[in-house]
Amino acid sequence: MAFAIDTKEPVGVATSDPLQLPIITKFKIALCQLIVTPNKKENIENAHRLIEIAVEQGARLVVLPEMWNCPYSTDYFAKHAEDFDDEDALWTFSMLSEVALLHKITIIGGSMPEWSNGHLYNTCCIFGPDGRLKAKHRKIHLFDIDIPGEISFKESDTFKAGDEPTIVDTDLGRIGIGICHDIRFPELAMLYREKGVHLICYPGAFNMSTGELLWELEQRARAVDNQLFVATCSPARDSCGSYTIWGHSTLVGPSGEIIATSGHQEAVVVGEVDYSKIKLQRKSLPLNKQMRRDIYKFVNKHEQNGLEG
Ligand SMILES: NC(=O)CCC(=O)C(=O)O
Repeated sequence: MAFAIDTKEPVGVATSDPLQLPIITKFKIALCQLIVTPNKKENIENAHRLIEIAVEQGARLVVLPEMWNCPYSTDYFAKHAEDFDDEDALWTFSMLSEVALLHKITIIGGSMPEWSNGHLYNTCCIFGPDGRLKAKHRKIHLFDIDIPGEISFKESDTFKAGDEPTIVDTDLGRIGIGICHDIRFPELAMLYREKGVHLICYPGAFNMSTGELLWELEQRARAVDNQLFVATCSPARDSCGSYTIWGHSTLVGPSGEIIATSGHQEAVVVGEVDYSKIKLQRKSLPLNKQMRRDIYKFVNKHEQNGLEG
């Protein structure tokens, strides 16, 4: 099967007032909180199984975790990576494409290690209901942390950072993508809101040191500040690796409310996205109009380059 990227630029880009809604404004989203093992084939089969469960539960949009075809560990990233130009080695990629087409669903494919031109990226692939790759997001903010006696992890030893925000127009709305640590940078979410995004999906793999205090806080903050939906999807907690995953995949609505969430075990979390809630929230509390752009101006690379619509 040949794969093609839908190169269509995110349209228009309107500021989000007045909010433009897609034709489908209400649908079920599933967050597949997968158990991950060192066995890539097993991980792919397991992800396939949970996507099927999500479909049975009526989900039209399915989100997978950060790094689900291999453990979140620098020992595995290169071994489990796929080069999207090498059609014979696209196990992960092909399964996502085929299952999206089979069930006519949109899949935010979590993330996987991607080889490209001698570099390794932490990459999220987004597939449309026609099975085609609509976009890919390479993690922009790599996760380097050193808390002595608690956690030390350096993604930048292995990965190269991506340089682009990713906005995908789908029949289920305009979706912005971030991967895990990307959630800590409110500027990315603000940029997405400015570009009319309805839902930000963050596949993630927070850890035990930062997860309890910050994982939910970051999600709710991005949602409430920008008055849009935020969906996160984590792997299930493992107990054997050196990096222990926090879990708790969650769907948050535009007033910061938690719509659906999970604990730390394997689960398919299903929740309803209803974009009329964004309209309502922005009407009751018009932050975009109240914003004092005369006092502070949000400048981003796209504006600087004159690309702003
Ligand atoms: N995989 C990651 O990016 C983890 C981010 C994280 O745990 C944080 O505290 O930030």
